[in-house]
Amino acid sequence: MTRVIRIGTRGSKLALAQTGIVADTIRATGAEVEIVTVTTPGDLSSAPISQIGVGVFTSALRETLLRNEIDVAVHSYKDLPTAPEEGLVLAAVPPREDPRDALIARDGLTLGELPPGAKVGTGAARRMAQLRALGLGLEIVPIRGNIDTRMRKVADGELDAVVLARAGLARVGRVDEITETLDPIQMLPAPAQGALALECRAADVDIEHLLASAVDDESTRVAVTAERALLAALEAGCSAPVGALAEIVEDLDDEGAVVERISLRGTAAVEGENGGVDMVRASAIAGIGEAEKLGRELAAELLDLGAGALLGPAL
Ligand SMILES: NCc1[nH]cc(CCC(=O)O)c1CC(=O)O
Repeated sequence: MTRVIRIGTRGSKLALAQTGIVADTIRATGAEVEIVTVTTPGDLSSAPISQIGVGVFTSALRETLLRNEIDVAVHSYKDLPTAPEEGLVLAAVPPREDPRDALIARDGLTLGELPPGAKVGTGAARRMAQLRALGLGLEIVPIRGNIDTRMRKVADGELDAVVLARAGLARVGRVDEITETLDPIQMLPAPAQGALALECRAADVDIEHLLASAVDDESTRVAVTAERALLAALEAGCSAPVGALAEIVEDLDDEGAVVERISLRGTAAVEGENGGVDMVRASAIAGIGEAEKLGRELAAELLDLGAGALLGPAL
């Protein structure tokens, strides 16, 4: 292919870091690559994400792709709305970073070492509810902003800690500042956290094939397919207080041979009245080829447990 492949990205340090990795992988096939920065409404507004609307970080990139100004859009997968965009395809999912959430606390503290009343900053309803559910008496402070802005609030003493995706910190080279990586038992990550989604125009089969063969990672795709199917079946958006984590595990079949299966955990959690948390949780396991079905079935189980009523008012 002799054309220069235009890769569109947001301009944040995190977005540029993740796009750089994708660009290097595409360059390694011999293709020529150009990086195009696109400003999104999510970058310009400092209002809470829940008030700006669905797809605040991803819609502008999608539109730029549809206008033929870029050939590939690099998204943080967890920020992508569950509804597919007409005329675009999800061409590849690169290898995932560690999907877990991480605590960055003053004085090297872990969650359990923070004193009651300690101020912990996060903007995500999912993290707020799960933090609250731990019953540690923490004061949860809603915050926004890029990774550096959030981390600075701890360095400046404004907050005792913040919770961020470990993947983002890894990509901007700041994992050393993590004081505890949160166990998914305490804090289930957002569906597809740590993964990227590469979109191209549906009609652009050359790019679609290049991305699928050069960048796509099968295990990541299986895992995020299950997590996102769960989110979609809950009819919840990418900012809903839903956690999901799929892991590929080894199991034994009827004959005792080792087979790979998908283990999926899911939760919906919202802060209720008088400081309590309403939370439902479930887990299930299925064959490696059944990611989509597993996600849908676990969502049905969560709905049976009352997830619909939990998520309803939050949407
Ligand atoms: N919503 C913002 C966002 N989108 C992707 C990441 C981190 C990287 C990832 O999860 O892939 C972050 C920041 C965060 O949650 O800490």
